[in-house]
Amino acid sequence: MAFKVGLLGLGTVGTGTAEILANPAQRHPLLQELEIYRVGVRSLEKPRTVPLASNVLTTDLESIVTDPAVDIVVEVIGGLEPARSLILQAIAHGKHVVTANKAVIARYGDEIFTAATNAGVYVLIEAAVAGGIPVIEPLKQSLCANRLYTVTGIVNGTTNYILTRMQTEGSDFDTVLADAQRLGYAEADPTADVDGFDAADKIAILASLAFGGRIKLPEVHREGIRQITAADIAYADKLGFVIKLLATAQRNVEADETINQPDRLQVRVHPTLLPKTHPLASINGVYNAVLIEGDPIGQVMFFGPGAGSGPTASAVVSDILNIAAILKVERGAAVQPNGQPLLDPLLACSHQHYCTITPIDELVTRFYVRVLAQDSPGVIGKLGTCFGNHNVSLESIVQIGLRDNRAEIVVITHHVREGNFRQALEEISAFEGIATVSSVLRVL
Ligand SMILES: NC(=O)C1=CN([C@@H]2O[C@H](COP(=O)(O)OP(=O)(O)OC[C@H]3O[C@@H](n4cnc5c(N)ncnc54)[C@H](OP(=O)(O)O)[C@@H]3O)[C@@H](O)[C@H]2O)C=CC1
Ligand SMILES: N[C@@H](CC=O)C(=O)O
Ligand code: NA
Repeated sequence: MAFKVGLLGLGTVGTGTAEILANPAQRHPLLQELEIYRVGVRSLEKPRTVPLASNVLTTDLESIVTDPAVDIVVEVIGGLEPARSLILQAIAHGKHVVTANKAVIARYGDEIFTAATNAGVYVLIEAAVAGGIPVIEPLKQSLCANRLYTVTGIVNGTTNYILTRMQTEGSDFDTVLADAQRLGYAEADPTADVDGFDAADKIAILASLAFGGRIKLPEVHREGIRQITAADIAYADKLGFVIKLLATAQRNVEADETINQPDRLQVRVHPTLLPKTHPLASINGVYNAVLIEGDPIGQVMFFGPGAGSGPTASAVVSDILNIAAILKVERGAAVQPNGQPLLDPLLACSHQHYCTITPIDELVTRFYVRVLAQDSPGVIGKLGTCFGNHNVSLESIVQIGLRDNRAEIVVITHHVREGNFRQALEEISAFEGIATVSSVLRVL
């Protein structure tokens, strides 16, 4: 039983998505039941890096969202229109939808989710916030037992890249922005990123999920990073802070005191001085992270790539699989061959085979070894030779001092096979001049 995917867009994210769908080996087995049925693009002439049958590509995107054969529509064309209309049309035709489009969801989420609820279809949006980092699903599922207080994120990679370079190089905003544009990290028109619009869209979506209500985007306070100078960053650094563009959604504390009152929230995006010890302070470059605080979980942080073809496609495809899993249960008349109910393949743990685990001897790693030896000429040479005989290459070998009248020697190996290392160590332990092998630790 194949589930037919209608992909709208074959750019950065669409191509990453098609690549995963076309290469299901060693991923979740349910992927083998997905078929790229149609792909909608603007130009049929553009060269494509994913091999697709000639009848799959079309410029008629409406024909995809209205095609009765399509089960799941994936919208990765971006922009507001025609993306919004195509999503609504897909819903009206009973399709489930996956989208990476935070701009559309932050502005038209109310209209889209109301239509989806009425039509009994899902609209999943994991890729729309923090790209490949799972944050939407944890908010909806894994953390749903918690009363959440705060969601704080570095959710825009472009501005984090610019601020990180300003911090490490002492350069000013304009210089780093121009360089980021030259390197392709920032768009030619950087407004959405540097003025905080993209982060505002994302925090509006996160706030809505964390606090269970819709958010009016114009009510999100928004400041960007254009006004940040090298001097601000240097002063902040001296005082023990880094400057980050933070997106924050916070439950108002007074409202918490009377738990039955409707929540009052603060939802805002602005540059913020963060103590260097704060968990978000070390998130640098294009990376994103989202810190969620709640009761009883305390703090939990999600970190990773917030954009890029593969990472964003990872989120898109996981949403597609979530929908396919539900469809599989529904369509399988909900019974297994043994007559028992068919379970959601992503929630159930139905593997039947045992995996082959390799013995620790086959591990390839670095080692740290500390030995106590007679302080006599040639000991270090003997150690080195023995390791060499077993194909254990050394990164360093030093005598660090004397302990109990013995020479204390520390060895760090290169990456070596554990079995070889252990054989060498066994021989070394038996050497006449070796008193003790005091410690052996693996080095990452
Ligand atoms: N890039 C990233 O890292 C991330 C992107 N996103 C979101 O994912 C979405 C897609 O982004 P991205 O892949 O970068 O965008 P791209 O510009 O790389 O790709 C857009 C694709 O959509 C097609 N397209 C655009 N407009 C139309 C139209 N009117 N009719 C038909 N086809 C159209 C283009 O066709 P053609 O190829 O013929 O030009 C292209 O294949 C956006 O909403 C973005 O915000 C989210 C997280 C990260
Ligand atoms: N422009 C965004 C990428 C997509 O969400 C960013 O810089 O983080
Ligand atoms: Na995500």
